[in-house]
Order: sequence, then C-alpha cells, then structure tokens
Amino acid sequence: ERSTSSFSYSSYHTLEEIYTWIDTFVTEHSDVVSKLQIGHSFENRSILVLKFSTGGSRRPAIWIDSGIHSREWITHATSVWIAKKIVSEYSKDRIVTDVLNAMDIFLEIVSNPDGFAYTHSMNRLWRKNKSTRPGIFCIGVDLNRNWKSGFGGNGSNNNPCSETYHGPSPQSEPEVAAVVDFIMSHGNVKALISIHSYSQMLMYPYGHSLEPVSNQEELYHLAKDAVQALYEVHGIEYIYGSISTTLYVASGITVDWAYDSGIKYSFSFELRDTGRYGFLLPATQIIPTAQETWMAIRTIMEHTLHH
Ligand SMILES: O=C(O)[C@H](Cc1ccccc1)CC(O)(O)C[N+](=O)[O-]
Ligand SMILES: [Zn+2]
Repeated sequence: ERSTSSFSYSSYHTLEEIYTWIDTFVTEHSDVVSKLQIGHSFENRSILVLKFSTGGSRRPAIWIDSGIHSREWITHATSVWIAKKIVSEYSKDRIVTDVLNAMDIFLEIVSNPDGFAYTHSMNRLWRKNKSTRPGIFCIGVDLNRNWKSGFGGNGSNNNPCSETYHGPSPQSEPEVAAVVDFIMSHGNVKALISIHSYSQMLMYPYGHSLEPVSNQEELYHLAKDAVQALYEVHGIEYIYGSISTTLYVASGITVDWAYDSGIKYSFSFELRDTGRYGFLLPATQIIPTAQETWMAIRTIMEHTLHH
C-alpha cells in the first residue's frame, strides 16, 4: 500500500507484506528510521533491521528482536505496531523522547524469515529455521538454542529432528551469526529484548543454569516494574523471574549469549496467551497485546537510559 496508515495493524501479514510495510515505513519516517540488511537467511532471504536514530554516532543502543520462532505470529505483529508507536511517541512522550535523544533502537521484526514464510505456505506451527545439511534428513535448527552461551547443554537437543535441535555448532545458522556479528561490531548495545510467545512471562538470564546473574536483584525489580506497567493497560497478568527458575532450563539461548557478551539488561518476553489459543492467538488480540507489551518495553528502555 502507498502508506502505512492503510496497513491493518489488527491483522496478521505475510513476509512480503511486512517487508513492503518496512520500506513504506522507512520512506515515511526517513528522518528517524533507516533499514539495515544484516545478512541473509539459509534460503537467501534478506535479514532486515530497523534503526531508530535521532543523530550522533554509535550511541548506546537497545536491541529488540521478534519472530525467532516462526509460528509465534503475535511477536512480529507486536513489533510492527511498536515500530509505529516509537515514531508516533517521539517528541510527545517524555520517556521515548529522552531515550531517542540519547540512544539508538534496533528492531529485527522477522528474525527467522525462512521459517515465517513456511508457516504461511506449508506448516503454520513451524518453529525452527529451514537449514539442511548433507546426510541429515530432518530440517531446521532451533534458533533459540544455537547461541554460544551454554551451547549444547540441558534444555537443547542434538537430534536434528528435535524441535529444540541446537545445530552442529554455536552460531552455525546464518540467522544467528548475522545478529552476533551486528551486535559485536556495534559494540555499544546496552539492552536486548527477545520476544516470544506464548505464556505471559517476562524473563531474564540464565536459562542454561540455575545460578543467579550478578545483577539479578536489579533485573528482578525491573521485570516487576515492567510487568506492572503491562498489567495497568488491559489487566493482563505476567509472571517474571529468571528463565531457568520460572520456565525451564534451556541452553544456547539468545539472552544468555547477550548477557555473557556484556548486555546486562537482557530480557525475553512470552506474550499472550496462556494456552487457550496459544500460537493461534486471534488477530483481535494483536493491538491490545502490542499496547501492553509496549508499556513493559518502555519501562525497560527508561531504566536502561538511566543506568
Ligand atoms: O523454549 C523456548 O525457546 C521458549 C522459552 C524460552 C524463551 C526465552 C529463552 C529461553 C526459553 C518457549 C517458546 O517461546 O519457544 C514457546 N514454545 O515452547 O514453542
Ligand atoms: Zn519461542
């Protein structure tokens, strides 16, 4: 469509529709937003990141990714809505304005484009990427088990047919390597938020071990405040805590790598719902979910700005 105002934020969209929306969005807001291509997926689709910046060079930054698991459609839809919210709140909302006057925001809406395309074409419940290797007869690596920190540990599987297959080696997958390379070369990312669904949880490292991270108290209280801000929008209740104690042990995950790489404010969301619809969350819940998630993310951004 010619403008993002004719885009339906209360519908789920295909990969092509989201990529077209990205181009329109960047054209409309070229003063604040630009499009980066950080790599290519296994099936050679572009891996795109939106950069929100009001100037400076190599400002401290906040990284947000969604859709690493392709069936979690509410996460891509939430990120699209949040992208629009960021530009509409700049110079209106005090916190967003302060954040963007001092920091950059990077938003990777579709972290697993091959898997996402596959959920539209062949298998709505596909989770992994679409990589194949000689002699291996099952497809895909779980991109939330392919990161270096704790790689191959409990809560990941070395069977290629498993939904939590960790891949042959850390960062073996182009979708993970692209993010690692980008964040490491940027070198000034202060917070990372990786968005999943479903369960209604806000979690922080570690997933691969039960040991608390050094700033556990700080992350606990920040998660508490973020979950409260979320609750105040539509009364949705989240639980919060470290991944391994709140959910289950999982190894080779995004936020553990981020934390061990020095990103001390690393969080993972599990969006709506708690199982009634699960991954098939009705489109009528997209905007309410995005509105409440935004308030939690805004809380994390504000804390990152001031610490
Ligand atoms: O097992 C997963 O990777 C997530 C839970 C999670 C989320 C973040 C870090 C570690 C684990 C659960 C989900 O979002 O993938 C939902 N699911 O189990 O399909
Ligand atoms: Zn997930």
